[in-house]
This record gives sequence, structure tokens and C-alpha cells, in this order.
Amino acid sequence: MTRRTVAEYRRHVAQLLSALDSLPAETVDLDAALGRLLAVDVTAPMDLPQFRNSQMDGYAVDSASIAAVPVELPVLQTVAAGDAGPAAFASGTAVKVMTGAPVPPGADCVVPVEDTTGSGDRVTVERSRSVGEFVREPGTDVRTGERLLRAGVLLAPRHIAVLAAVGVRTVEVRRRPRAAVITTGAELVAAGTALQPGQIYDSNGIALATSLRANGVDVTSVSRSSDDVAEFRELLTAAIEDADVVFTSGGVSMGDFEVVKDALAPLGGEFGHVAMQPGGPQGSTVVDGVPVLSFPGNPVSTLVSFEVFARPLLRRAAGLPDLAGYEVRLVDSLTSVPDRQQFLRGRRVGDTVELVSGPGSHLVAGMALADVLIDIPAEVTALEAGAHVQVQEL
Ligand SMILES: Nc1nc2c(c(=O)[nH]1)N[C@H]1C(S)=C(S)[C@@H](COP(=O)(O)OP(=O)(O)OC[C@H]3O[C@@H](n4cnc5c(N)ncnc54)[C@H](O)[C@@H]3O)O[C@H]1N2
Ligand code: MOO
Repeated sequence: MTRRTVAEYRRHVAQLLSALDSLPAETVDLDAALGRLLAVDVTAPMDLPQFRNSQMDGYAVDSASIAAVPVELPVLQTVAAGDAGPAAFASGTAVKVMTGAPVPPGADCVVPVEDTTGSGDRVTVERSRSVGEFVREPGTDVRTGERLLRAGVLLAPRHIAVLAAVGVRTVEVRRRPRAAVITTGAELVAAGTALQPGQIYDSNGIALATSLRANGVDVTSVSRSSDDVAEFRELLTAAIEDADVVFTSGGVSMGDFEVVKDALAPLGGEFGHVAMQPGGPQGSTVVDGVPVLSFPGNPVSTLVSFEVFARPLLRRAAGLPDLAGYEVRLVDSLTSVPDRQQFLRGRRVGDTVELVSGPGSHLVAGMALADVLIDIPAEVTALEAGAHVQVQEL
């Protein structure tokens, strides 16, 4: 791989991951459907409301019988929500109804209880009402067979509410992308283990796993390999079994122990440089049909690679909204390496952005202070304070 531009490598990765946009549908329980992408149109299996019912606690009457008020009417019955419905109704009478209770045929309006006096089997109506007032007619929200929700909707509580209202218990959603993570490096140990000289804690494994989960991906495994090619291959074989894509970190540059490159280049992996900083060394391979994206090991390089190359694609596959980008003004002046698109760590303050970290790709605490990446084009080598820059939200 020659030194590609960021745009070229983005296109390359988009092609490698294109299968993620057409993952098959699966059926999930409604209470597990939050945040999932609806795979099919859903039509209403019933009317909503299903039966005529009252919008108010009050009296169902015939509007003609209360044209002149006050008027006293006999109360035939009291009907609660959940009752099957009043036995009978005749003009000139009233049925006491609660909100949601069936309104008897023949009654054409409901008088709210506030507009009445009396109790028991007599009521005095103090205010006239016209036909239809406070009566919820069947099918006025949705009719049987009408489209309730369109395929492609990202299911939010309001969508789940209407599905529940028509008695739906399961729903067809697009399967989430599945990804595995493998970190590499003889120096890596898990938190909780005392560090021996030369060792560091593995932060990229959990950084990638949580980045994936935060963007609608199911993480199938997170494993850690030494610099041994056979060990890495074994972990990769297990990882690709149930993953749509594998992310690796480390072992891709120019050292003597580049386990990822050594394992994958013989399988057709492309390893080389993208004209960016951080995140220059990048690799991509397809192993048994599964794309493997190999990010450089420096913690900021790994995270920035994910943000730039993977995150927008994964969000699209999961139906999540695109990330916000803004044009803002720099608080500080800065310099940038020639011929490298630079992604600096910044924090937005109103319509300005301040630098929160030096450019070093080991500065993981600096990355934690950032809420945006400042995108400095490859041809730019210096910018004055106040210059306009493009930022991408993290
Ligand atoms: N001679 C050259 N050396 C380097 C070049 C180069 O072009 N020529 N590129 C540099 C750049 S830029 C980067 S980025 C790194 C990428 O190297 P690798 O991807 O091979 O990564 P490693 O060497 O394995 O690790 C780099 C660095 O990051 C630490 N690391 C790795 N994995 C983790 C992890 N899971 N959690 C926390 N920290 C991790 C590792 O200890 C190293 O310090 O290469 C430069 N060198
Ligand atoms: O590309 Mo490296 O990621 O600059 O540090």
C-alpha cells in the first residue's frame, strides 16, 4: 500500500465493510427492541381506538337531550374502564363513564363530571355539549391495515409504545453488526495485575470494545495476543467465527515484532501508511470473507482510527444518526506536519475550539479531555488563532 489519503482509505474501508449495510433481519421481543433498526414496515393489526370510549370522567348522553340546560337526567349505570360496556341506553338518560370506558351506542357525547351536579341515580347537566365531544371513535388514531411504522425507523420508546398498543409482542429488526477485538503486544497486561518492568496496561481492548458498543455494534470477543504469530492466528480464527468484522490494535509498523502484519500480510493483508496523524500505519485484510481492520497500537492512534474510518460506517449500519461536524474558530495558533491530515484533540467552547492535548499519539489522558477532533487538512502547515477549522464530535 502506498501512502493513501484519508479520503482514499475511507473509501477502501467503506467497501470492505459494505456488507454491514445489508445484515439480515432477526426477531426480537418488543422489550429488547429499543435502539434497533426496524427491518420491515409494520401494519396495524387492529383499529386504535378499538372501541368507542370516553375521553373524560363524566356522563355519556344524547346531545339532543342536553340542548337546554340545566336538565336533570336519570343515571342508568356506572361503567368503568375495563367494563364490557353498558347494558342499555336511551335518549334522555345518562350513563356514568370513566375515562377509557365504553360509550354506549346512542350516546353521542360525554359531559365532563365538572359540568354536572348531583350523584347517585340522578344527575343535573349544567352545560350543553355537541355531537362527538369527548367521545373517542374507533380507528381515529389508526385503522386496521394502515402502515404504523416504516422499515428503517430506529426504534425509540414512542415507536415501541404504538406497537405495544396494537398488541405486538415481537418485532423484526436488522441484526446488529458483530465485531471482535484483538489487541497485540508482549508488553500488555490486564488491569488488576501488578506491572513488571516494561509492561503496560491494555487500554485499547476496552477502548475499542466500548467504542463499538457505543455505536450500535455487538462485541463478540475481546482478546489479547503476545507477539507470537501462531497465537495471534489462533485468536483470529476464533474471532472470525461469529464476527462480521475484526478490529486489531498494534503490530503494524516497522519494528522487529509486528505480529499483526507478520500474520496477515501472507494472507493478502495490505499494510502501509495513510497520510494522517495520528493513525498513519494501517492494515486491512479479508480472512475467510471477514474484513479485519488493523489499527496502530498507540492509544490515541487506535481511537482516532476508529473515529475516522469505522465509526461513521458502523453508525450507518446501525441506523444511528450521522456524527455532527461544525466549523469553529481556533483559540490557539497551531502548526501541523506537511502532507499529513492531522486530527488534533480539542474542546468546543461556544463557536471556538481550544487544544487540550499535544499531538503525541501516546497522550491518552489528553484524548480524554477532548470532545471533538480538529481536522487539519494535509496541505495546511500553520494556522493563526481565530482561523476557521472543521471539527467532528467525539
Ligand atoms: N520506524 C518507525 N517506527 C514507527 C513508525 C514508523 O513509521 N516508523 N510509526 C509510528 C507510529 S505513527 C505508530 S502509530 C506506531 C504504530 O505501531 P504499531 O501499530 O506497530 O503499535 P505497537 O508498536 O504495537 O504499539 C505502539 C505503542 O502503543 C502501545 N500500545 C500498543 N497496544 C496497546 C494497548 N492495547 N493498550 C495500550 N497501549 C498500547 C505500545 O506499548 C507502544 O507504545 O509505530 C510508530 N513507530
Ligand atoms: O500514526 Mo501514529 O498514530 O502518528 O502515532
